[in-house]
Amino acid sequence: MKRQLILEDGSVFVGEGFGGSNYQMGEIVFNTGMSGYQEVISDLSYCAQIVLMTYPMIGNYGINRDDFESIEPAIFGLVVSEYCEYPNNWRSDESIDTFLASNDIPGLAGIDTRKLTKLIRKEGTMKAIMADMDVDVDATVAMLKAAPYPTGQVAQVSTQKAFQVPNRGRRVVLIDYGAKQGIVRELSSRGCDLKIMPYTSTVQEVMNLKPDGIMLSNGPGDPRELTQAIENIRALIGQIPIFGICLGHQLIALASGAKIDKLKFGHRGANQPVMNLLTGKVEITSQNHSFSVNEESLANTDLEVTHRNLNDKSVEGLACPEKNLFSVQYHPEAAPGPEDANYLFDTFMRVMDAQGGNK
Ligand SMILES: NC(=O)CC[C@H](N)C(=O)O
Repeated sequence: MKRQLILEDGSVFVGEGFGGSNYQMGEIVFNTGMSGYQEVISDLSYCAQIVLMTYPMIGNYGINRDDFESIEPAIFGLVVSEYCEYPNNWRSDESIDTFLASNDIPGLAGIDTRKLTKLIRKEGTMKAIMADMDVDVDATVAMLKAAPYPTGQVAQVSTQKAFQVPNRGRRVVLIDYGAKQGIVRELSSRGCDLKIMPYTSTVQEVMNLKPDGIMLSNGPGDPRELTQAIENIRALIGQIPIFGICLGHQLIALASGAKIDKLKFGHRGANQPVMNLLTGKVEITSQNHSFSVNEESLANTDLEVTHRNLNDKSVEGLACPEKNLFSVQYHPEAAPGPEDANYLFDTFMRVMDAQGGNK
């Protein structure tokens, strides 16, 4: 069955449809990972985005039980050059086609993904929607142009109720803006007793749990929308050790008085080089973000830059050691790529322990 992808600038890409058919307008973005498509599909930070995979074949090792980053994927669509109908791997349970179909997420295959990537690199990310072949393209382009970017994604993906992942170690509150399972896995494997809380949790609700540390998760959308969360974080900074990842990092920056800008087409993939400015070491990192910290605006804050992206020199890490506060823009928990950045979870343990954390 033929299907098309229509972009805000009037471009149309016709290919073969697979997966589901719940067409929703989203931001078209590209990811350069050679593997890790299951983690991408199920990463809640992609809520309201249609993801183009630049690697030419996707789905060859199927979908398995172990690699999900969330229970219910929130991605609005997947665009690939070729998808593999018959995956071959001992862990594979099903194909991406059947997985996307059972979650009603539309897929599009057989388009020139390199051409589309170049277009996004040139024009920046834009609004897009998949559609059946009989849809009125001009009317769809007009609709895309007129529509605002999706908002309110964190409210859609954050847990409604607090819940526990018990353990015997340090007590950590994980504020869930759309947290990846990888963060839960890394904290649990270090013995942390986790309380996973909705993004609407108040300062009092967090403090009542007497946590040793607070983890601010990744999450979808524009961090500047989350005004109440930013205020809460401002009140928590300095009281308890805080570690932020991706959206959590951006919220720490906003709570500290810095500004956030939107990148032209973001960083998404598993091979982004980042320099740790404290050690001079380079880490190969997994990334998925559209927004980034405005470096000049850090002059008004007590945050120092600890990590920098070596491709575009953007800010990748921040810290205020006196306040036991640190954060990174990339994903130290990520499983699809190298694990160079995993040490940051050990740093978090050390910071909590130095404050007398409950080991
Ligand atoms: N993975 C994330 O947490 C992404 C953060 C934010 N939504 C961005 O796109 O920049």
